Amino acid sequence: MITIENVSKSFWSRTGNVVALDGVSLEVNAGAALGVVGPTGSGKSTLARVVSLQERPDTGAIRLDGLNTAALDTRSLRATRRQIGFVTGETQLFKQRTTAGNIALPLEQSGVDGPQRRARVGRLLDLIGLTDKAAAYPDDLTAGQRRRVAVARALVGEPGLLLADDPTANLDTDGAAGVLAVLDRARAELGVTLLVATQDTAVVRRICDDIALLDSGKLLEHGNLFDLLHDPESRVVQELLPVIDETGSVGHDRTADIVLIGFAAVGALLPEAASRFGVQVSVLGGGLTRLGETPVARFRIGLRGERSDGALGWIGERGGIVHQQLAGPRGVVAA
Ligand SMILES: Nc1ncnc2c1ncn2[C@@H]1O[C@H](COP(=O)(O)OP(=O)(O)OP(=O)(O)O)[C@@H](O)[C@H]1O
Repeated sequence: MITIENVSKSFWSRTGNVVALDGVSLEVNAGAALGVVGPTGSGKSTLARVVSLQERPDTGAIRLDGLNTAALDTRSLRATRRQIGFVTGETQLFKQRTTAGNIALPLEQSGVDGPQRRARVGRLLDLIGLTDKAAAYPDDLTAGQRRRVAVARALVGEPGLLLADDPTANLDTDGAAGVLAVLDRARAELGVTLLVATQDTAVVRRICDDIALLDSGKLLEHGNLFDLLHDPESRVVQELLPVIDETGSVGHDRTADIVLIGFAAVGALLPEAASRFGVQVSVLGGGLTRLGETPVARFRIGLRGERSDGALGWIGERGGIVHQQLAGPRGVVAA
C-alpha cells in the first residue's frame, strides 16, 4: 500500500512561491489503479514525482508498505526508487538502440546477466505486443509503439508500482488505446499498482478503479469510481459521465437524473419500470459510457402517469441511482 500523508510541496518561480501540493493525504491499495485528474497546474505531475521519490515533499511523508521514505539514506533511497517504474508522455527512447535494447537498458545498468535479461525483455515484448519489432529502431515505430516500449522499459526492473504521467499525451486514438491496454495488462498480469496522472477522463474510465481529483494542489475528491457515482455533488462524476443537456421538463409528472450501471440495468430497467407501473418514460438527455468493461448510463428522464413516483422508487430499489426528482406534477418544481 502507498500512503501519502499530508504532503505539501512548493516551488519558487519568477512570480513567487507556487504551492504545487497542499496537504494531500490518500492511500493507494496494492494492485489498484488510481487516476489522478485535475486541470493544468493542479499538481498531478508533482504528486507523481513525489510518490516516485524523484522529489522530496517539503512536509508530510510517502510510505511504501509502511516504510517511511523520508527516513531513508541516499543509498536506500536509490534502491527503493528502483522498485518504482516511471513513464511520462515525454519519455524518450535511445534512437541508436533497438526496441529490445531500449527495454534491456536498465537491466544492463544494474548488471543483470544476459540470459535473465533476454528472458525479461522477451516477456515484456510479449506484454506490449511488439515481439516482431524487437530488432526495429525507434524511428521505424509509430508514436504509440514507442510509448509502449517506454512503458516496457519502466517495467523491466519488476517494480511493484508504476507511475504514468500523462501516458497518452500527443497520441492518436489508436496509439492511446494501445498504451492503455498495456497499462491494463501490466496490472492484470504483473500485479503492479498503477498511479496515472492525466487530464483525460477517458483514460480513467478505461483503466482506473479509483480516482483522485486535484485542484490548486488540494485533494478535492478521492474514492472508488463506482462509489462516487452515488454522490450527486461529486465533481468527478460530472466529468466522467455523459453531460445532460438542459431540456424542458414541462409536461411530465416527474423528471429525474438517474445513473444506471451494468448491462442489465442499462438495457432493461426503464422499459420494465414503464410496463410495471403503467407509466410513460422518456429519455430527455444524457447518454451512455463505460467504466472499464461496465456500461454506465446517465439520463435525465421524464415520466408521465399516476404511478410515476412508484416507478422512480422501484428503479432505485433495483440498483438505479436516482439523483434528483426535478419536477412535481406537470412541471412544477418539487420542494
Ligand atoms: N520544478 C518546478 N519549478 C517551479 N514550479 C513548478 C515546478 N514544478 C511544478 N511547478 C508548478 O507547480 C504547479 C503544479 O504543477 P504540476 O506540473 O504538478 O501540475 P499538473 O497538474 O501536472 O499540470 P499539467 O496537467 O499541465 O501537467 C504549477 O503551478 C507548476 O507551474
